Amino acid sequence: MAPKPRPRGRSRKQSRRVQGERRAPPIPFEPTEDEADPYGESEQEWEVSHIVDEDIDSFGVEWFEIKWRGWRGNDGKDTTWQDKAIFDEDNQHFLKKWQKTQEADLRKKACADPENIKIMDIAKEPGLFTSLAKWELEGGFAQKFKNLDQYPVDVEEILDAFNSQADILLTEENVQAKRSKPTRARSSTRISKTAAVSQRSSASSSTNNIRGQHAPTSLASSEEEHDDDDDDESRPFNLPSPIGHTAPSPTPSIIVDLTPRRPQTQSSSSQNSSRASSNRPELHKRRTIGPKSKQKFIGVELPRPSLLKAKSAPGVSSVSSSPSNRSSQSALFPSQPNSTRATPFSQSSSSSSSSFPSIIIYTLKQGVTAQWHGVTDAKQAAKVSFLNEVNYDDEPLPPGINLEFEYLEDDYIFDDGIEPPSKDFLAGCSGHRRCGDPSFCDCQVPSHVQNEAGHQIMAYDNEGLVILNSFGGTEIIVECNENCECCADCINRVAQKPRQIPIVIFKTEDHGWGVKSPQDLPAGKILGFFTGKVIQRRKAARLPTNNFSFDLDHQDDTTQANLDERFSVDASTCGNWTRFINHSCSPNCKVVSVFYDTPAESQSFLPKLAFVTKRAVPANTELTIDYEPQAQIANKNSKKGKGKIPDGAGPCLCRAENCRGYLKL
Ligand SMILES: C[S@@+](CC[C@H](N)C(=O)[O-])C[C@H]1O[C@@H](n2cnc3c(N)ncnc32)[C@H](O)[C@@H]1O
Repeated sequence: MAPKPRPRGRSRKQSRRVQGERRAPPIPFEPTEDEADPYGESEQEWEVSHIVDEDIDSFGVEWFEIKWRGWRGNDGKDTTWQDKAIFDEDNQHFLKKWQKTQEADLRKKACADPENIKIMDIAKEPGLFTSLAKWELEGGFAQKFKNLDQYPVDVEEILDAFNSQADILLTEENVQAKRSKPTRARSSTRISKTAAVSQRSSASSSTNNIRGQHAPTSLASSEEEHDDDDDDESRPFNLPSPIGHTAPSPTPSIIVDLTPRRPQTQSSSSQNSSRASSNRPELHKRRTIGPKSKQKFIGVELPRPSLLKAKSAPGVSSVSSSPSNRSSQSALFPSQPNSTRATPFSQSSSSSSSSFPSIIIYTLKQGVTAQWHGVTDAKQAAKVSFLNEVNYDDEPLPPGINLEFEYLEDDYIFDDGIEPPSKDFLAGCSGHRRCGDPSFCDCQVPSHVQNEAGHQIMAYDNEGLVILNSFGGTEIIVECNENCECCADCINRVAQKPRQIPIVIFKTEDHGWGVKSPQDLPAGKILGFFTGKVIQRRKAARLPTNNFSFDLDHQDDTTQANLDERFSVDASTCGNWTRFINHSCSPNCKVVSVFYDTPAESQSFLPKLAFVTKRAVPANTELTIDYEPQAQIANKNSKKGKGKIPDGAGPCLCRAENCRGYLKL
């Protein structure tokens, strides 16, 4: 059996656990020594030749593919994947060299493709930095664990830890600005949490990395350290400022000479958590920004999804092509979030104790995703991400989606000359805390939701799901509003709450980009609102393409009188994921008008358009609506209609049994 390569200058003794370190609990399927080390117990050591590749696992642990001098495994490969701890004092130079090359490579790429790869000064865009950091980690998860809830990992917890660490690397000014904000108490618990994670991590990495046995993640074991965290912890991270409006200049700029910062030592906030701070030298070190710290150029580029797809099957990491400590178990139960990995900027972390990154190089997809996450986070809404498994290289993002496109989670913006309606005219209900009976709610007067017996009922059941087939007449839901006296958890406030369903905008095989959710959805679930710019119907009629516009009523009346009073929403330059919802002749969703911030009875009909599931939708099923619901009844099963594409329509590719054969464009 070939000996397992070990770096020279590092004895096995050194790689074992040191006194005082905490041992991570065993994983359920911990491999035996033999399984974990198929190359035997030989003490022979081999020299590192160079680093071949780099990767980050779903817990943010950095891995390096090492080429060994004079070693070849049984499978003919001459590389193994090792975690970063393999680089001790003697072989740090390999890492440094690798980082330098990577950095230069990224710069070259950015210069060659300025449209898609940007360089920016993260000191000026801390929000983007934090979002990118988060996104990268989540991206890792998404790639490896397609169905997150099937796996014993707590994404929020990891993200929390990660957020804290990203925080640490903000510039002094930003850290100060953040401290002066009321989120301070929260950030202190986050930092203490990070400390706990870091500590576990460092204990385990020094124990395990050379031996080839991953210790378990065992996030559950961290409860002991986290039990003082408040409920707030599970909420999305509050960015310093949403970044939706701060798109960097399209021309890449590199800022070389930033002023050195004064020493930035352990924050008072982390001192608040004495338990965690008593034994975390690692964290102290990272929080120290030296007076003469040199700004570093740091780059990050994620492996392309297509690459990851080839490498990893859901739930099982196959990133390692070589015998190493990267067993499939370690992918499901990887080792702890790595304390040495303070940021996604892997190139910096080995020597980042006295510096922090100031420049980030990112792809357009990273930038846009970060921007959108900045907005969804600020709205406490679930994530929206992009996935192209069809032709990623040609189309990493949908056409028209770039840093100039403004993501609007649930708001409209209003075209010049259109006044948002005043909330003063909203009728509110009073005299009760919870709304259950519409006859007591003044706000329900315009609602037509009724039961089979024709009695008016509230639109939602106790689970917050729309009671389907209950609309007598126009499909509108009137929710309680800010003038109502009922409480915030009144059952008649559903659509107005932050979106709970994570969304993936994905490239379909043959009808452009579409939308799906990684979660199973029940029937009657409100998914989110169509957003964009409210324009007059008259203007909408003149749009070059109405692909991305939606009329704010269910009428196709285009008479002159009507045009001035009616509005449409144009999502061509601003909007959200709903603009990608495709048509199906047998749709699983429909659109319902919801009123809660504008009067339902005003002249100007300005509801929010909510997408609602019509039936239970399994995870990862494309979400669709009928672009022309009226036609459904007229053309039902009409074989005659099939094959004929009316003027102004295009061929429908929905593949539904009852497909009409065309869709109105
Ligand atoms: C609102 S957009 C939906 C997102 C669009 N697929 C994209 O990639 O941007 C509407 C356009 O999507 C395409 N589309 C939607 N549903 C379709 C279907 N069932 N068959 C063919 N094309 C469809 C048509 O080009 C239509 O004009």
